[in-house]
Amino acid sequence: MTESIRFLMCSPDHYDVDYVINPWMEGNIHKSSFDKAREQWQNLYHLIKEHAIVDLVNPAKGWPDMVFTANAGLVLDKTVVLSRFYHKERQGEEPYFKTWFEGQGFTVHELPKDLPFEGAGDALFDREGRYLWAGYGFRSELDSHPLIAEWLDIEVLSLRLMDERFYHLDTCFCPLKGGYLMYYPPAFDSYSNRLIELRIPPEKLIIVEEPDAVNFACNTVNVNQMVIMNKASENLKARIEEAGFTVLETPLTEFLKAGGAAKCLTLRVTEPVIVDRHAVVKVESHTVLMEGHLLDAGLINRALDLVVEGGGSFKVLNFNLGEQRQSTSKAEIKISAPSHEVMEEIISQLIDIGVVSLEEDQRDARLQPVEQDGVGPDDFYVSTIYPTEVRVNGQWLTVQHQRMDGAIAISQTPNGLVAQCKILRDLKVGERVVVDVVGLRTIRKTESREARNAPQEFSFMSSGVSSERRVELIVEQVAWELRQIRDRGGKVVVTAGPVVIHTGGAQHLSHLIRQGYVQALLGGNAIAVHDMEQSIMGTSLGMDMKQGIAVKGGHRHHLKVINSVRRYGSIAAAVENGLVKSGVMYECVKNNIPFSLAGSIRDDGPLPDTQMDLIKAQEHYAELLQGADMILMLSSMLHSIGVGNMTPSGVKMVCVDINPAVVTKLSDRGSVESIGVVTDVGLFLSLLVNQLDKLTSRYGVVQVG
Ligand SMILES: NC(=O)c1ccc[n+]([C@@H]2O[C@H](COP(=O)([O-])OP(=O)(O)OC[C@H]3O[C@@H](n4cnc5c(N)ncnc54)[C@H](O)[C@@H]3O)[C@@H](O)[C@H]2O)c1
Ligand SMILES: NC(=[NH2+])NCCC[C@H](N)C(=O)O
Repeated sequence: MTESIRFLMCSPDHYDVDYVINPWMEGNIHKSSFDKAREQWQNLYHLIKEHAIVDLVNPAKGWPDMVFTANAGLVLDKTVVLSRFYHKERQGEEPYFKTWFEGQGFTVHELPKDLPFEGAGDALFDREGRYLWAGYGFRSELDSHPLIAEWLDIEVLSLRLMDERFYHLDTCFCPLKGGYLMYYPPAFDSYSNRLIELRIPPEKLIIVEEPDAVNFACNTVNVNQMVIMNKASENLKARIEEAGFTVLETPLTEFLKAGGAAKCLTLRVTEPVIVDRHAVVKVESHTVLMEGHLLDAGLINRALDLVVEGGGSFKVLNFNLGEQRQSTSKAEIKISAPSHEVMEEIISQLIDIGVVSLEEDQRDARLQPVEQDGVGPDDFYVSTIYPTEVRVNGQWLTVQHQRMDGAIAISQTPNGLVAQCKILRDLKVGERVVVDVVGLRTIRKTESREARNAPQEFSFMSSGVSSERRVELIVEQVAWELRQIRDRGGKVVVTAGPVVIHTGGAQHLSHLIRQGYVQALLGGNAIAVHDMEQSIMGTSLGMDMKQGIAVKGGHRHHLKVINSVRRYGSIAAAVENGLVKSGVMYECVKNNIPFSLAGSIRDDGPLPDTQMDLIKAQEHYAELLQGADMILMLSSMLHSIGVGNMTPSGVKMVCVDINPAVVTKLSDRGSVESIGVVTDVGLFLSLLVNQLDKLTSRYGVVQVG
């Protein structure tokens, strides 16, 4: 027995599974056998007593989980941080443990009432005493970590738990003597796994597989070279033994029913103390402000979800609820994250939904010089579609040419400082680029309850019969807006793929161009090729478009068309010379509608107009998109997503595709202006043209052709 090592245990006199506060307890209420539990506990007690001193705290009636003394608190030297239980089912244990610690002469620290922390169940010392691993995500709050670091004067490394079966750190993580670590990696998020790998060399990592993890193999008591656990596979035992430990198994099945095993049933009260240690904590906190229809528009939920899903935690400091439907609410929220890196990621997402820093915390943006043309600093802030402002020299500058996936470049001009969104390749030495997330804010329209509740995605397939009517409804809305835009001299840009032609949509798109509803067309080689194939040869992809049957040798038609157009030198020349007499490209040429065809690796030919220099093609697209009021995206994943990336919020995008994933990708930019329609594009265009004609003709439907 090692005199200097002491554990605290609590006899299972009142132990039972009385309630469900973790997944192991589900279905196990009153299913553990009292006698068997007592016997298993006694075996563990005697086993530990052979190697260390065991102190006992008196069990209290009505607190069945008190047997899990790991959750009494966290002890280092003569100081203890008392647990603040997350669930009310265990909160009554706190005073009993407090009395015991005080009775033993410990200095007891108590966390604020609403800051849960479940003691050594969620905090494990490196066995050499160098630092403390602390878990958060289920039972303990991240905000408890800075206090623990301060009280125990130790470095705290925060780990986020992701799998509710492993709700306490000690269920999936076990530091062992000699710097070894036995753990189950999938229980943690990727940031935490990286942190673990940075601290522990690979040869000291004992990775536990799921079958052992669910037998609570990580819930091990380590006394010098001895490890005591419920059960381990032969393979795991061999690996632990190879690291120089002796494995002692002692069945604890009755306690597994409550979600605990060997380590949970003990609290080590003599942890290794090293003199030269100091409080270090990477947890960062930042208070932000939100204003708008926070409840009606669901903004507050979205913000808090972003924080938690991003690996942080929050505390709502103030909430001012708007009283009337039209009045806005205001909230002040303290965000915490385990590191600056995680905080940056969370804040950049919060900025996108319009969250700002408190007035008194507002600082200038951090800028770094461009050192090489076309290359930004490592940590550059990636722009979004939302109108953004950046604070430089105490002044908020509006960012020009807003688009997503760019960098914000600040340059000095004769008219003062200018901020603009630039794609990386356009950055120039002499400019400074925004890094980090301070000194940035986005200007979001106050999203109303009505706008949020309006359906953003319509589908023929996903929501049964009624959805057909919903597509009609969205077509009515799009038609109405197209007419408004045309009548006020606005701009509609269409991106289209060849499916428009294959599905019989060419005549409808042609009609829209003729009627002045389209001001620019963006696409690739294929839409033009197949459109002209239909015009010249009556087929699309070799299919007779009137009879719907394959034409013999038809699969070569499009190559012949390409060849003929190449002979003329351009699509315009092919139209002017009478080779192409109808169709989408014909209407563009005849109505002076600019078009841009961007090349791709799939292209046959290509047509003389297809721009195979992709940088030039992107520039031409951007030029034609300037000033657009609406973009109609018709069945081209490649070109629609390309266009989506170049477009700032405020431009209405209507994306039509048969694949819901494409529609979701485009309508899921958090922009209320985007609408996705999951349907056949030929059908959509025919409905649209009919609706437009209804709107423009007093006497009903006009013939389309
Ligand atoms: N012969 C050629 O030169 C040739 C042929 C084909 C494609 N390409 C080129 O390849 C690139 C990618 O082509 P893309 O844009 O057609 O392909 P894409 O895969 O990017 O997009 C096609 C989209 O159409 C959707 N779709 C399919 N059937 C539909 C229907 N009935 N109704 C609505 N949506 C439907 C798909 O879900 C898909 O999202 C383009 O640059 C194109 O010009 C060239
Ligand atoms: N340190 C531990 N993992 N303790 C296990 C505690 C089990 C207890 N039923 C709970 O859910 O709180």
